[in-house]
Amino acid sequence: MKDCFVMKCGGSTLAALPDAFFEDLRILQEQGLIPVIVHGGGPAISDTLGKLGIETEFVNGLRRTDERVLDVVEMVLAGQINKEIVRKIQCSGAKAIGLSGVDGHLIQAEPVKNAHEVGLVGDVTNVNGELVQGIVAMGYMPVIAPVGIGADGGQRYNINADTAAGAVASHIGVERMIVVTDVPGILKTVDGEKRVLPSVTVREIDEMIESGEIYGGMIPKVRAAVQCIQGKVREVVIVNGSEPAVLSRVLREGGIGTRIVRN
Ligand SMILES: Nc1ncnc2c1ncn2[C@@H]1O[C@H](COP(=O)(O)OP(=O)(O)O)[C@@H](O)[C@H]1O
Ligand SMILES: CC(=O)N[C@@H](CCC(=O)OP(=O)(O)O)C(=O)O
Repeated sequence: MKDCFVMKCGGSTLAALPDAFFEDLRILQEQGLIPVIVHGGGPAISDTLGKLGIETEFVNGLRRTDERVLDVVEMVLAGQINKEIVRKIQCSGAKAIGLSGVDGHLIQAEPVKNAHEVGLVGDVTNVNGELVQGIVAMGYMPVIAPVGIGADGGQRYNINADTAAGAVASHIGVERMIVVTDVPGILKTVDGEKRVLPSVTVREIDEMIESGEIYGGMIPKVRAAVQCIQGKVREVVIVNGSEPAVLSRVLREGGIGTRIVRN
């Protein structure tokens, strides 16, 4: 998957992504740089759960998930959000196919270690790389919703989208993962001013989590990044999706967002 990269698109930024972002995806696809997209949608899930009167709660960044919540997670991620992204990509003139991790056993999962606290939340055990390769070979960019499927084929799992994207990147063997979110990178207070760190190492990340400078939704992003750079993935870059031509700039120029590198 030499000419592919994984892009994770967070729910925090999806609605705000300008048309130019999807235009950029089309240009990259035409140039043979194929994005494999894994998306989130946490805010939309919370919104729909709220409308249905179902209470929701997060334990260390993971949504406590029972069958009723899982129905809503699958409906919102694999239905609403996934198809919205596919439509926007197609409107830009590019070709995309939307799937969830359930389709073709794309994301195989098992219960997380703390399932007694969070319920039907999954960790990725395997990714059907052949399916991703097949879709890319047909000229489409895969758009993947992070719902996983158990080994028995019957149980679904809710998977944090950062975790799912990191696992897809590791398993299909891309060199780069780009995490698109609502901040311009990892911010650190220097001389009383918040600045974007151009790059961070695994050690600096551990220190920033320890000190509380990295918190909340940034934690699963950096954890997923740290995990995938232990393998074939060379770097993970965290960027803001509203910046012009952000993907092309990461891939061609660098010098934007925060790069997470091995050391
Ligand atoms: N050091 C940090 N630098 C930047 N953002 C941070 C940091 N620590 C925590 N955050 C928070 O992480 C958020 C991004 O995570 P999240 O809201 O889960 O986004 P997404 O929906 O894109 O996954 C930022 O909006 C910010 O509030
Ligand atoms: C287990 C778990 O917490 N799953 C997430 C899946 C969506 C997600 O991760 O979306 P963002 O990237 O927008 O946060 C959830 O239910 O919200």
